[in-house]
Amino acid sequence: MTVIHPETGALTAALDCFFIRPGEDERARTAGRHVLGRITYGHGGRAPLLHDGAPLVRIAMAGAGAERVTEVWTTDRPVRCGRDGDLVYAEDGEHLLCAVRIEERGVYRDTVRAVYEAAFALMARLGYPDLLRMWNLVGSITGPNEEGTENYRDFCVGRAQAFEAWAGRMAGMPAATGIGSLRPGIDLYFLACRTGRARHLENPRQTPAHRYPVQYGPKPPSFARATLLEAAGCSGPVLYVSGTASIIGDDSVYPGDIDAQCAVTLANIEALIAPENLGRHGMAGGFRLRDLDCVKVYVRDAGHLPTVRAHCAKALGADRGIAFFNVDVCRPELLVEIEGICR
Ligand SMILES: C=C(O[C@@H]1C=C(C(=O)O)C=C[C@H]1O)C(=O)O
Repeated sequence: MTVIHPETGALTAALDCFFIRPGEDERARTAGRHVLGRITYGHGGRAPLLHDGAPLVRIAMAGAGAERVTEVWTTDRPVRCGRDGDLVYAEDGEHLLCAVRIEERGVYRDTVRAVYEAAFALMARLGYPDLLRMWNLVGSITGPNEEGTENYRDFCVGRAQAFEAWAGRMAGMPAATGIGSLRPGIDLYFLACRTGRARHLENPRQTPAHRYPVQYGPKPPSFARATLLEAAGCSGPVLYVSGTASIIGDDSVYPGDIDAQCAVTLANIEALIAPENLGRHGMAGGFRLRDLDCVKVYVRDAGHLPTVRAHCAKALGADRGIAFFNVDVCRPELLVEIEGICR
C-alpha cells in the first residue's frame, strides 16, 4: 500500500526514490521526509561525501550536452549519516545506503574485494546485513586493465572474492547494475536492510549470472536478476530490477540490431517481474512493465537514443521520466540495458 502525504500530496513509502533534473526543486518531494542519499549522474565524478546530512555521490554519466539527473532516496524515518574509512553512509533504522569510489588503477580486483568487504563489514556492524541493491559504475568497462584483462572481468573477480569470503554471513547476492561510466575508476553504491526482508529472484529466460560459464571471465558476475523488498510500515513490496540486457540463457542475442535488443530486453524484464516468476520463487504478487519506475536506460551508441526512447515510451509509458545515458554496456555487443523499480 502506498500512502499520500497529507500536506504535499506526494506518495510516501518507507523507502522511496525519485529523479530530479536541473531546474527542478527536490523540496516538493522531500517535504515531511528524510533524505538517505543523492546520486548525481552528471558531468563530473568525485569521491562521495556527506552533504546536507546524507551521502552525495557524483558519477560521470552524462556526456557533453546531455542532461544531469539526480536520484534522490528518501525515507519516512529520521536519518543518521557517517563515514567509515572511504565509505560514506546514511541509515534510518531499517535501511542503509553507502557509497565509495575506487580511483583509477592498473588492476582493480584486490581493491574491489577490499572495498566490498569493507561495505559488508559496515553493514554487519550497523545491523543491516541484507544487501538488497548494488550499483557499480565502471570507467572503460570493456577496456583492458594494465594486464590486458577487461576491466569488467577484473572487477567481477574482486567482487566474487568478497562474496566468497562472506558466504554464510550474507543472505545471497542481490540485484545489481554493472555499467560503463565516462571517467576512469569505479563508483559504487549499495542499499542494505535489516535482516529477513530481501528476497532474490532469477529470470526464467536467463542463466543466473553467478553461473555464467568461464568464457565470460574467470569469475562470474555476482548478482541476482531482481530483489524483492518485503513491505515495511506503510509501503507495499518493492521489486528492484537489475540492469537487464539482450541476453538469453548466457548468450548475447541480436548483435548489431537495436530494435531486436530493445524487444528482448523488455521481454526479459516482463518475464522477470511477472506473477508467474514471483510464484516460481514462492512469492505472491507480480508486476507489469508499466509498474516500472525510476527507470534508467543505458545506450551504447548515441545514434540509437531516439530508437530506444521510442521502444521505452511504448512499452513503459511515455510519461515515466526515464533517464537515458550514453555509456558502454558490460559486453561490447550489448547495445542497450534497462533497470528500474516496480511498486
Ligand atoms: C547485463 C548484464 O549484467 C550487467 C552487469 C551487472 C553486474 O555485474 O553487477 C549487473 C547487471 C547488468 O548491469 C547481464 O549479465 O545480463
